[in-house]
Amino acid sequence: MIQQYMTDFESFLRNAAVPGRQTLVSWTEKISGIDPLLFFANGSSLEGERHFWYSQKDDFYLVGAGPTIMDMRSSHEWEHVIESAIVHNLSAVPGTGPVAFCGNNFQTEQLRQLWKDFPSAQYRIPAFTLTKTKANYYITINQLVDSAHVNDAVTVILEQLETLMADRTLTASPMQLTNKQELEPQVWKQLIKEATNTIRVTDLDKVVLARAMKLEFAEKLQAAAVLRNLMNSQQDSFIFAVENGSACFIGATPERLVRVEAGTLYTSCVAGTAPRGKDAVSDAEIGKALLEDSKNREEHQYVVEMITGVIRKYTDNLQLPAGPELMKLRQLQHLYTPVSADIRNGASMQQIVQELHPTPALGGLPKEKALAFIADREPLERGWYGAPIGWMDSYQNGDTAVAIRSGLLDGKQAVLFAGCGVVKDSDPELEFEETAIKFRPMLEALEVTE
Ligand SMILES: C=C(O[C@H]1C=CC=C(C(=O)O)[C@@H]1O)C(=O)O
Repeated sequence: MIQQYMTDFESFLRNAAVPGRQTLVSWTEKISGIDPLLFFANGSSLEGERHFWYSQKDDFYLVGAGPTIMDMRSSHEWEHVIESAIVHNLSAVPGTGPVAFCGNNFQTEQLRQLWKDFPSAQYRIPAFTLTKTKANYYITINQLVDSAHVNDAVTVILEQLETLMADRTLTASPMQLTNKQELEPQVWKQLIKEATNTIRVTDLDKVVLARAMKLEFAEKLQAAAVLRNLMNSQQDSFIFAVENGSACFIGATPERLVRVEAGTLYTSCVAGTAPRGKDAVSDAEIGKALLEDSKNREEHQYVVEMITGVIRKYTDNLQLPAGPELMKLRQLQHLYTPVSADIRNGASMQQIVQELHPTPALGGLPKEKALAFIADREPLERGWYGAPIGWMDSYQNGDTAVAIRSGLLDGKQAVLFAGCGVVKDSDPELEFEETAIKFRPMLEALEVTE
């Protein structure tokens, strides 16, 4: 299906290439369908790292594969690259044309063992992206070429595309857990107690504390199989994967941080948690109790105030509901307040993301005090867990979620992360239980049954 466009692509490349200088060229074409997960899985045969983003509610997929064309460390670099890029994209649909997949560290960490392959900020343009929006599919080819190498480039690109678009049945062998390692529960509960004590006697109001779980499996883990399981079980979440080196950070998060499309911003305040009920009646009762619970409402309100405080700087028409509603996920329900606004010209998604992160749903309040408490006391390397992850295109559209309900896969090992907001009345036993439930989406995706 791709071959038919190659003559056009070659002449575009020939016109765009500048002698002696490597310019980013980007070419997008509408194509007939390919399963985005298959495209991702096929990407494992190519050089380069893969990216996956899926939002079921928007019926939107974005998959990146193939050699890395640009690996940038700041959004300024991206803006600079985009200014001089030569782009052929008749569709201009959000998520097509050159797209940077973005991710970063939760906060600056000294120790980086687990996360050694993940830079503290990344804006990456891969050679190929597949965009699926509703029933439409687009392929984007990104290249850095100079005019001396156009012929070679076209031959290689064609081969790579054939690999990515190859039709086959995806198979995966069952995942088999061989070992599970967690921090001693008492140690973590003690930490929660320490946090509530600190909140009572200092001006710290809220801190989000996480714990990690390390799992070993009999065979090397396949990111595509984990993604498939997440897509089947976590329909209301944003499903993401990013590879760096031999590791893949993967998850299904319910928490959108910022989406911008055609100048409108959407964000969500998600904080305050309860389990799902065993049947419809108990589920509704638990939901009602969550909506009325003062500890959870306090936890939630901190997030609403902080997020709306930031967004108001960028808009004159913030849309904020009177109170939270329930967000029902497979294993959990959350207090949820959706927020939207038309943003004034000139503000970029990245600028707003950087100002919002970390919201009190992942850091705490006051921000600096909470971050210091986390850095000092939390027994894990957060790395990219809890930080913004997403993508942006060159038309000022983009989407970013908070990377929770996630894990870092590397070979036969997976390290999972789960945290919870702690306020003055938090009960260590209940918070421990809450994090145990927050591990479940990833445990289920890794086919861990106990
Ligand atoms: C930190 C996590 O969840 C946050 C997001 C939603 C609800 C939360 C809560 O109720 O504690 C947390 O703030 C996590 O899942 O690892």
